[in-house]
Amino acid sequence: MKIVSNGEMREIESIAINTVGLPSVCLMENAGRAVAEHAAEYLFSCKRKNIVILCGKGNNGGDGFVAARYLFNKGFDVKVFVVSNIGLISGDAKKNLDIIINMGIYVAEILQKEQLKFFEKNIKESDLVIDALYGTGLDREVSGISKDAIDIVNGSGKYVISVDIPSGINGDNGKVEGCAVKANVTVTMQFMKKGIAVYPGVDYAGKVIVADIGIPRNLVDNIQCRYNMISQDDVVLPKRARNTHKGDYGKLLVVAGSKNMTGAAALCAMSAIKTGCGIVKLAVPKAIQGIMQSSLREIITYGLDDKDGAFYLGSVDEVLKLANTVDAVAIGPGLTNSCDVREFVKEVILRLEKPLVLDADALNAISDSVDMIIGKDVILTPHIGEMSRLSGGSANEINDNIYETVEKFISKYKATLVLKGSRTVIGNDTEGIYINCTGNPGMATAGSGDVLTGMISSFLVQGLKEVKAAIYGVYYHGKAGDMASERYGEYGLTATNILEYIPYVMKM
Ligand SMILES: NC(=O)C1=CN([C@@H]2O[C@H](COP(=O)(O)OP(=O)(O)OC[C@H]3O[C@@H](n4cnc5c(N)ncnc54)[C@H](O)[C@@H]3O)[C@@H](O)[C@H]2O)[C@H](O)CC1
Ligand SMILES: [K+]
Repeated sequence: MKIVSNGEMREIESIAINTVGLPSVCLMENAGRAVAEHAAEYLFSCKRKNIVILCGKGNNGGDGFVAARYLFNKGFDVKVFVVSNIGLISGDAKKNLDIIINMGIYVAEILQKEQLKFFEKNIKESDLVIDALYGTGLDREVSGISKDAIDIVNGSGKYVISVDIPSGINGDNGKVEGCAVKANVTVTMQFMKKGIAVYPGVDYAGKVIVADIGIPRNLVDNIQCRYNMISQDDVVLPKRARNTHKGDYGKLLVVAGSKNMTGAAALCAMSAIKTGCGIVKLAVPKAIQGIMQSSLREIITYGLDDKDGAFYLGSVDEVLKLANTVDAVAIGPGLTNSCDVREFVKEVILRLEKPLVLDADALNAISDSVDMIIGKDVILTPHIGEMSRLSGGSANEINDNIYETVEKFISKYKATLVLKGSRTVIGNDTEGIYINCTGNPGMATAGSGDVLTGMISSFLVQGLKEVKAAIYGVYYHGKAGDMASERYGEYGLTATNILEYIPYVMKM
């Protein structure tokens, strides 16, 4: 699903109006009607009828005026409040404002603090609030009367439908500009917006409905977007030919584990095999090979020369030899972060010529010399903490600037980045940005990342290119977590449960 910025949306709208010849007022009509339909559906379901519509002076407010007309015609009790001198409203919004005034629909301005009391009284008596204050035109922090009005809406506990974008959320990056409406539902126009695809925008938007407002289909289909939301259509698994053998589905080498972290290695290797690759070889420190071999029936294990139960420079040659027998190498889960391990990881990366998936301690190992991945075929799968070490920014800075962080990293290092979070973002400089929506808070548990690394690596050796392997891995990992959470709940969910559900979600 395509995701657009404010600027891209304006550009598309302008082509539809100026090149195709669609009157802009028709787009506003469709937008307002879509909002009204969802509002009516909600109100019919709870048999209620009082609606307050909060409008701004731009076209977002115009969509609100159109919605007011449709809802009034359906028999609802509609009150419109405009945070502007209505004499300042122009264009399509003015046309629609004039119509609702002529129809006798209640319209009031909120220009002074004293008028907020009356607004608050009406909000209290309402059954639904429609937020049409600001959309893609938000261009500064929300303050003054607008902020007070938003605070009243948020404090009311009423059901809120936002038009296009919750007012106050920056449509380009999801940040709260001063304050923002907390919606139950956001009806967004024609395309998903960047600002409601990542946090905190996601939280403010609630459930997002993408409404068709009549932008011509060829325009919608042909528009090239750098940002996309991953959907089921993007992760279709090919049907396997009957006459095949394990050699057709790729060979993976997992380099993982240390004396106190055998589970990470096991989870990673097992998730790779359960995701469908033909052969998984697991290289672990010699000290733990016995236990790995006895518990992993489908995996070929190799015990490499170790130091205190972890890898060190002396393990490198054996890794490189094993790497010659596979299609790609996943390295990182459970290695520990000792000086020896860091030296080991760097040496492997320097000398290895195969596609690489770097996770966990392998990411920590290169955090002081990330440049070494330039020119290599690498997928990195950091969580926010690991990303902070890789990029030098604090976790808060990264969370507040997800898109910027990803764009900066991929442009500098030309690698495929999988920035894990409740909205995992996959980025590659030439192929764009993909945002995942599957998954749940129960997956924030130890070992979950090791499973993801196994899955991405498995898709990679089965022949998918880096970005695709990451998209498939992240999507199905989230799906497996969702299915596991239905069975076990979010509190008790473990990485082993995610692993257990991989075959089922891939079968579906
Ligand atoms: N894109 C489409 O195809 C369609 C979009 N529609 C709707 O129109 C809005 C965008 O409308 P626009 O007039 O460009 O902007 P806004 O209504 O969001 O607001 C602009 C208005 O508000 C002022 N302003 C901005 N930020 C602030 C602030 N923090 N405080 C005070 N005032 C602010 C700004 O100066 C302008 O005057 C889009 O979201 C859709 O809902 C069409 O209706 C259908 C086609
Ligand atoms: K809005």
